[in-house]
Amino acid sequence: MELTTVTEATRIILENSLDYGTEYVPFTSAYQRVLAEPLVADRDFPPFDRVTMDGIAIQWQSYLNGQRDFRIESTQTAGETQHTLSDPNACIEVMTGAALPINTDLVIRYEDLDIKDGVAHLTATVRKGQNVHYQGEDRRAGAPIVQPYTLLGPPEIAIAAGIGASQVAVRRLPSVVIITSGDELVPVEQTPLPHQIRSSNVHCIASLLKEYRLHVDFVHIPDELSATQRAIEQALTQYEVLILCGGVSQGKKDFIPQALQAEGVEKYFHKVSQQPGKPFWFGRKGNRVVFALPGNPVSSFLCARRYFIPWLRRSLGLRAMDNIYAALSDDYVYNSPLTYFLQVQLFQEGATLMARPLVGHGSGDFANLIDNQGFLEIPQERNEFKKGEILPIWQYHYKV
Ligand SMILES: Nc1nc2c(c(=O)[nH]1)N[C@H]1C(S)=C(S)[C@@H](COP(=O)(O)OP(=O)(O)OC[C@H]3O[C@@H](n4cnc5c(N)ncnc54)[C@H](O)[C@@H]3O)O[C@H]1N2
Ligand code: MOO
Ligand SMILES: [Mg+2]
Repeated sequence: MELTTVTEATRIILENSLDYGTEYVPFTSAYQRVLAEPLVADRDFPPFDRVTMDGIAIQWQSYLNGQRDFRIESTQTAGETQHTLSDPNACIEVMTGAALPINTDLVIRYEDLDIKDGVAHLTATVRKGQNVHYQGEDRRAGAPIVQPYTLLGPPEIAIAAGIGASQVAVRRLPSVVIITSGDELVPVEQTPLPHQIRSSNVHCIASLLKEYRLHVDFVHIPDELSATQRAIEQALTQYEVLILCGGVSQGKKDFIPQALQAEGVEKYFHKVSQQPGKPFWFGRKGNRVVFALPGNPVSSFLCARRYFIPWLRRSLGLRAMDNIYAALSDDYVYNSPLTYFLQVQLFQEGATLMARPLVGHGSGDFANLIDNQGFLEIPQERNEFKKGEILPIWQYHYKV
């Protein structure tokens, strides 16, 4: 059977991204969601001329006139209504965060003053307008500060808070179910018999999706065709996206492709010229999108990272490709006409991100993922790669 290339599979999947609309959420729940409407400054940023140092506020003109001793008229702290300087040669004590008093235009730090008997004596030179954060100099009222299709991180959440956007318009996330299949699988809470294993893949994938705040439901089906069909039929009515895991290869009980097609899901491709993840199946029924991932843990994780995340990002209006690039730390040979997703350790050499191959025991070895931070995409067109060659990385926990 003709294999679909990684490039072609990527194109087909991204073409089938879907718009799930907009919803409002409290800004405290908006972290890592994608903004749908701009966050607009409700007032100037900052909203008043803000004192930036503890000290005194004076008039620049009095300094130009040679005034060096300033009688203290009053003290203005942050949160107080604005004071007014009545004697142009005097001063008002001011605290960081206070509004600059009327009739003053600069602030002198306590460190540059000697204060005695209610008079502040200047001990340093000053600059016009110093130590004031002027109203509107960051952003003007009405300015869109955060644009739509931004992934909301800590600074964006601060802006939402700063403008009083208690509810934020974000891109709605699709409803997703992860369906596992396999008679050898038992739930995490259960002690497996010698021939059984705990279902782990799906929790790996579910955790990956949490980065986008995507919540998933879990369903497990036995390796039986009619039960598989019934589960798929029901999932198609209940969920917008189906992620299946396992049962897509050549085994006697690999019923997933057959069951999907029997339930009217159109196959867009089955089998990609890549390793791991070769038996990956992708299709669609109306507005339901189906990712049927190979069951081996490394394969399902790689396919989720390499195909599902870009699809999700594109559906949410983000740039689909979020991969980074790294340079091979050693020569590498891969003698197969497939694209290889090589597990690599990432490290920094000077300013360059380096990828060191670390080969485990194949796509069933999910313990090996612990020592790696990503998959280096080795293109299928060539077999020999030189040290220093720069290639795409599908990173999963590159943290320093
Ligand atoms: N004759 C051939 N056999 C296989 C081929 C092939 O081309 N010809 N492809 C191999 C490749 S590559 C992969 S990958 C696997 C894919 O298999 P399936 O998608 O059919 O998955 P299963 O058979 O159901 O399971 C494979 C393996 O993964 C384990 N698994 C499944 N689900 C989970 C889970 N939720 N948590 C943990 N582990 C899971 C399962 O126990 C199996 O060990 O097929 C090769 N065979
Ligand atoms: O290619 Mo399968 O996806 O590893 O073992
Ligand atoms: Mg199988």
